[in-house]
Amino acid sequence: MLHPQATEISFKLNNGVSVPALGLGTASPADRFSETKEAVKAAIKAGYRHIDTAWCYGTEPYIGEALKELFQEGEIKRSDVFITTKVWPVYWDKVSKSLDESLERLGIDYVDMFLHHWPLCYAKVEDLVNGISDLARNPVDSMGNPVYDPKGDWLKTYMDMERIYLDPSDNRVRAIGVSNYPIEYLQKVLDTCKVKPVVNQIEMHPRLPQLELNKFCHDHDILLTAYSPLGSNGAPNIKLTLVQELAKKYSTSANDILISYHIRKGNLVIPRSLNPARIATNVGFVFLTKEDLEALDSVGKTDPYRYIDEDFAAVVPGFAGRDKVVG
Ligand SMILES: NC(=O)C1=CN([C@@H]2O[C@H](COP(=O)(O)OP(=O)(O)OC[C@H]3O[C@@H](n4cnc5c(N)ncnc54)[C@H](OP(=O)(O)O)[C@@H]3O)[C@@H](O)[C@H]2O)C=CC1
Ligand SMILES: O=C1O[C@H](CO)[C@@H](O)[C@@H]1O
Repeated sequence: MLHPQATEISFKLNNGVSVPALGLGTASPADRFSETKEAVKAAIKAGYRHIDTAWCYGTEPYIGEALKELFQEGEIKRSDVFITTKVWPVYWDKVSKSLDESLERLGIDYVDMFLHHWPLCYAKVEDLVNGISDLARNPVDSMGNPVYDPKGDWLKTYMDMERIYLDPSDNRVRAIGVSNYPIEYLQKVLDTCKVKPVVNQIEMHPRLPQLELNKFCHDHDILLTAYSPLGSNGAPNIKLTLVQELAKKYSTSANDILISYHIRKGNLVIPRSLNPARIATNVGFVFLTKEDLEALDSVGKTDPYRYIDEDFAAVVPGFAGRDKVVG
């Protein structure tokens, strides 16, 4: 049977906006930020039409350079590509400013999806050397503990995003959503706010299948976006025994199994690579069976692991902090 490439599959968000299932992740290592420009160009030339970034990644200007050249070369026009960015918790009460800074760095006048990066509120601590917009990205005290804003209210961030989305004179965002929200926080948004998030972007892969969150989100017409699908730096999930077996069974790559796992479940997925050859070939779609999906889900029961569990996240239910409880 012939199957489409992963780059050819799209889903509808709950507000009717169409989104390509496969996006390019751009949380590049700091010493390789500038390579993001060529990665984005390679991705677009390979058929990707969805780029995931964030105010805090430091890669928005390089994505902006890539887009400018792609538009000038006539490769794509703005409406052909779906761009996601996010508001970081140091700007929990500066949502509009965050969005303007992202748009300026990206060189565009709207984003397709604007996400609340983490439901927590950092303090604003000046950092003129390594900061973003002169603020420490992850403020810590003298003991290395995260410094939160005592007046912070994570729900205010979402409500400010909602105000921008609902304002008919403001065309800066086509859809709003969240990231790293556990079920109880999503429920609070559903109970309190007018606009349902279109997605919840979370870490998800066979070692962290997030089955309850999947059920909750799909029951409420919220899509999930799987981040760190390969297991983040070095792509350790590629070595998982079951993933290797399925790659052999379907005569494909382990990468394609890890990506198709999410798309077959109706979710979005945003693998990162700075390697143009990999980007060009990481687009195969495998029509995994129900049994394959269940087997992949069960890896997380016997061998659970959360790769992105930074200390600052421990205030969010379900996150333990680096090197603490897994799963
Ligand atoms: N909302 C949130 O809080 C978060 C969002 N994200 C988003 O999700 C994206 C993806 O997650 P991320 O943590 O970056 O990690 P991924 O799971 O996408 O893995 C990235 C790593 O895999 C390597 N890689 C990619 N393809 C292959 C391949 N075919 N074979 C071998 N190695 C490969 C890359 O190296 P190379 O470059 O050499 O190919 C890189 O080291 C981020 O870039 C970001 O956009 C990520 C974390 C948190
Ligand atoms: O999106 C994100 O990326 C980093 C890890 O790569 C994490 O802090 C943040 O949630």
